[in-house]
Amino acid sequence: MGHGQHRSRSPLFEAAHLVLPYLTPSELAAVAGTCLALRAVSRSINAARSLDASRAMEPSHPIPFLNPISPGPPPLLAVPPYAYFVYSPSRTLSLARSARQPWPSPTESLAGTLGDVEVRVKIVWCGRKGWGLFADQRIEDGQFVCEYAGEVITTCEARRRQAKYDELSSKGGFASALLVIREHLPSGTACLRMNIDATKAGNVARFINHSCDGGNLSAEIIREAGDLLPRVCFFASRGIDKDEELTFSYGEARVGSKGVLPCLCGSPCCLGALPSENT
Ligand SMILES: C[S@@+](CC[C@H](N)C(=O)[O-])C[C@H]1O[C@@H](n2cnc3c(N)ncnc32)[C@H](O)[C@@H]1O
Repeated sequence: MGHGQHRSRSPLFEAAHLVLPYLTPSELAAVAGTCLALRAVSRSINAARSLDASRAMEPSHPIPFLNPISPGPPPLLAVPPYAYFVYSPSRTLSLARSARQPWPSPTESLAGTLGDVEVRVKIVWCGRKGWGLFADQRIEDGQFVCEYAGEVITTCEARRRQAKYDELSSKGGFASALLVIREHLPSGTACLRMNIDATKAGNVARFINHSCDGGNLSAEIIREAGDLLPRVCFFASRGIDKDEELTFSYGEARVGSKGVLPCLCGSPCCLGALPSENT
């Protein structure tokens, strides 16, 4: 029996393969520094994470993390491939049985089903904006791209988390993904607020960056017959070419407000400030 085979059968090696995937990149790096066996396990976990963000949960294709800025195999800690992220694919939803409400702009109705991420996408490192979601194939106008999956939390919890996220973001190196949706009555009165936090659990939608020009995706609120809580789904708002970044508008920027992050969308109408939730 070779040395490698012996090591792969040791209880430490087997336990490490079960436990280490739950660690954050920095925790994994710390463990990797303790011995050669754990270093090998950490390397293989990092490599697997970089090859498929969905951990093989999107059946149609893997969703790779790509870093064109410093290409090559990902070093242990260089850019965190969302090690701690809990991936949750969307459940299939029938559009024929759903009420579809444009948010914020109206589009035509479609028939069909929404579910897994079926268009090929990839997660690309964009430097100061962090990671971004890109098309890895041509996407036609109106085509379903993905649902915004995440933890559905109370408004009280959303306020608590947003305050924590704002503090972490102001120090840099942290990207939150807390989406607040408000449904309004025709009178304009808000009737339902839903908070979806995809910061630590969700799907590829949490990598979609903001663009002040509205981007190339439209977000729609979809409610299946009998469901109280709506779901937020992204559709292409125009034809999108392979390798284009997928973006949408996060909302209205609170220009001049304290703690607002600079916007780097690069569009000609950029307001210079990232919209943030005024909880
Ligand atoms: C939903 S996440 C998007 C994915 C994120 N870039 C990442 O690396 O995880 C939202 C965060 O991305 C960053 N971001 C998104 N759009 C941006 C933009 N136009 N300019 C600068 N930062 C942006 C901000 O840090 C924001 O809080």
